[in-house]
Amino acid sequence: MAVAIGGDETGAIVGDVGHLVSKFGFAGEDAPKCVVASTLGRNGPLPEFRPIDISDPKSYESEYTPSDIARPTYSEIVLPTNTEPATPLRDGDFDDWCVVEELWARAVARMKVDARNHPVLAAIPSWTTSQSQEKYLEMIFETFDTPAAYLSRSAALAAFSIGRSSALVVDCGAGTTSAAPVVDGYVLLKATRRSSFGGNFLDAKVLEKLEEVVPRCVVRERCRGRDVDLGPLRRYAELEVAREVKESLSSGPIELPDGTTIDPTEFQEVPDHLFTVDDGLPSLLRAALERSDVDVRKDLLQSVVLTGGGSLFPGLADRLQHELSSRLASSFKTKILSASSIERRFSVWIGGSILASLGSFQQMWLSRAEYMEDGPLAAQERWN
Ligand SMILES: Nc1ncnc2c1ncn2[C@@H]1O[C@H](COP(=O)(O)OP(=O)(O)OP(=O)(O)O)[C@@H](O)[C@H]1O
Repeated sequence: MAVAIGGDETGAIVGDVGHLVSKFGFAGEDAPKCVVASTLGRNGPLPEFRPIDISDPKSYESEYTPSDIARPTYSEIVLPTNTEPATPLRDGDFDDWCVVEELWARAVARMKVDARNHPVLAAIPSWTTSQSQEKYLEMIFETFDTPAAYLSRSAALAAFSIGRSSALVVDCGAGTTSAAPVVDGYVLLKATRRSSFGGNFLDAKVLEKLEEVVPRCVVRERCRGRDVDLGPLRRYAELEVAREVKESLSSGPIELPDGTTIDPTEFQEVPDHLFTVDDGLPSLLRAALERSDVDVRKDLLQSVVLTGGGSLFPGLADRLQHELSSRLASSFKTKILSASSIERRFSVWIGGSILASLGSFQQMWLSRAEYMEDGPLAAQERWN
């Protein structure tokens, strides 16, 4: 049954809940309206993580005694509590539905919309289980009471974002790295490969390196002049610092409050870990290609879509190109299609925005009435 909803007029909401960053906005727009951290506090709000503005010495001088400044402190936890970080996904699939629901609720509130009037297109990890899909639909219809919904595999959306319906999508996210062949808009599930080595894994590697080059403490466990026990938040805070450093590497040297300078070249080998671990990018790519039909391999290699925030790590795209052309596909020409850095961070969302605003897509929505009548399994049969 075709459903006359969606498109630009009714403003479908598009959401992509990721391990680290969640993106929400209106279909037809170029970029998400609401980009939020996916990590929430389990027993209360997470402490405010307040990076020091290194360009303004006053922002830290007032809080630190000279001896404190002598101990390099890149960031400070302001209000420690007994809370724990909670994330919506773990190891590539949805894990904590309370967090997923809370992120959607906050997004809908921030976008100032009544979800009951807007169809929802949600991106799902390409390999997500049918139980997760069922749960997602249940949440969309039963908690948010939307008129229609559609779940779309993220690799297909990333390909659409760059105008392709067939591509080999290499996604370097926070929680996962994956290689997914997409042919005519469908993700080849049997050929899709992923590993849990993503941006979060690189944060841990940056932290190790940071502790070598800045041998004293990176995160100081202090609150309002007193030493405090950060408990489980300590690791979280350290990795946040490492992530900040990692995301600043492309902008040149980073200066710490005590004047210590971090040289980005010290970190240039960090992305190599994504290539050298077992289940690293070369083996994901090889397995994805081997499991794809011989007829489509050449086309896939000519449309390699590199996406995900992790792909912004300086040097990663070049290393991927080298790996593809010298080792994996020496007899075929390869072409990496990578968008601008902003688009790469949001490709899955952008693909969803494009798809949900196409006139030809409007008949694909699962209406609330259909969901109530046929249940979530019927939807999966239709979409998969
Ligand atoms: N400039 C940058 N340099 C290096 N890494 C970056 C940069 N900007 C963002 N990242 C990393 O990209 C990752 C987030 O990317 P993305 O938003 O695609 O992931 P996600 O959707 O949260 O995760 P997943 O796709 O695994 O669910 C984080 O690890 C983040 O640190």
